[in-house]
Amino acid sequence: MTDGGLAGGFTEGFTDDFIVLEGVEKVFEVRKKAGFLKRERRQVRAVDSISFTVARGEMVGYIGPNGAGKSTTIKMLTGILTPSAGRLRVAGIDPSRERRRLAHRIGVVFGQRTTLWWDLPLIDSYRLAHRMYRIPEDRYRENLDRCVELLELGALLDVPVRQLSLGQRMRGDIAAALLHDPKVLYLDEPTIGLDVVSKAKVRGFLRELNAERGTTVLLTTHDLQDIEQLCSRVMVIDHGRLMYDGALAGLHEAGESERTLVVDLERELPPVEVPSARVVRVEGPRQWLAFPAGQSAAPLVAHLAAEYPLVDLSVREPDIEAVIAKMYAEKAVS
Ligand SMILES: Nc1ncnc2c1ncn2[C@@H]1O[C@H](COP(=O)(O)OP(=O)(O)OP(=O)(O)O)[C@@H](O)[C@H]1O
Repeated sequence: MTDGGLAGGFTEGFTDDFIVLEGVEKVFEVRKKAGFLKRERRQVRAVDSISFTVARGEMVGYIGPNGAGKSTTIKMLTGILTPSAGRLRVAGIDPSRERRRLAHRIGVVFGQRTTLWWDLPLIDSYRLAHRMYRIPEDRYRENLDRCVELLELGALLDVPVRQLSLGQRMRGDIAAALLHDPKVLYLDEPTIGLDVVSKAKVRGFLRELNAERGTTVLLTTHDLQDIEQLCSRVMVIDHGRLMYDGALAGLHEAGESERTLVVDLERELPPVEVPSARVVRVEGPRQWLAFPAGQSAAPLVAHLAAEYPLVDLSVREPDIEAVIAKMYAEKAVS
């Protein structure tokens, strides 16, 4: 893929570290009522000294509980908010200083809000984007045709946005964010409220976009299946701090998660006794044993086979949702 197309001078200041944050902070001053007339000033440290880099073409999940600082980070990356401290660059550009120039390189989709014109047919929002971003005619046509095909928008182009279902509207929003060929796409909850089929369509499209065009994607979501299906790397933020940055698989270790061995016995028995595993559930002849995710199941199986009338068994991987919930909980008490 080339960097050609719309953005002239794109290579200026460009490195393979496409998104760079160094010690970035965002502190909000809030005033709180403290009596009849008195107001107290308070500082909220929404983002607290965060550093990371994202290489061109990476697809990274950015997750955390409510109020963790995800949206604030995204707003700084788009230039809507200026960091209180630290250094931030996207495609070599300082977002808050050169917001307009950056706008040609980035696409943003907020699942909870639409950028489409509510009362106008979908196609009109695209025509406006065409003019606003001064997209060359052939690029616009090509990008629109591609989005219409892959996101199945053909029958919806003449429908006013307010009449679209949530899933249709979301696909419409994603197309709108991509018509100007952005090099980076920020997605904030792109599958929120969508049914299973719509989710699959959106995820399939994003996978293809990333693979074919090398678009760098930063994805914020509460749906961990989005992460599991799209991102090989995940960053976890809590209380404005980066708690984890690495492979999705590594989260299991970071969260000290457990795997489950499900055993079927010949008959109903009291909970089995096996070293370094504990029975967490019993249902008739079936028992569930939890053991550390980093440990091999082989010795447990050998012990069970030797000591108990074993019929069948299977190992279940930890549920990522549970792992992350545990991470948050541990952080909260520490
Ligand atoms: N404009 C603002 N003024 C004051 N405080 C703010 C402002 N914007 C965000 N905050 C505070 O900063 C913290 C981080 O908020 P942020 O919206 O970034 O979290 P989030 O991770 O996106 O949460 P959610 O998952 O709920 O969207 C919260 O405590 C929030 O109340």
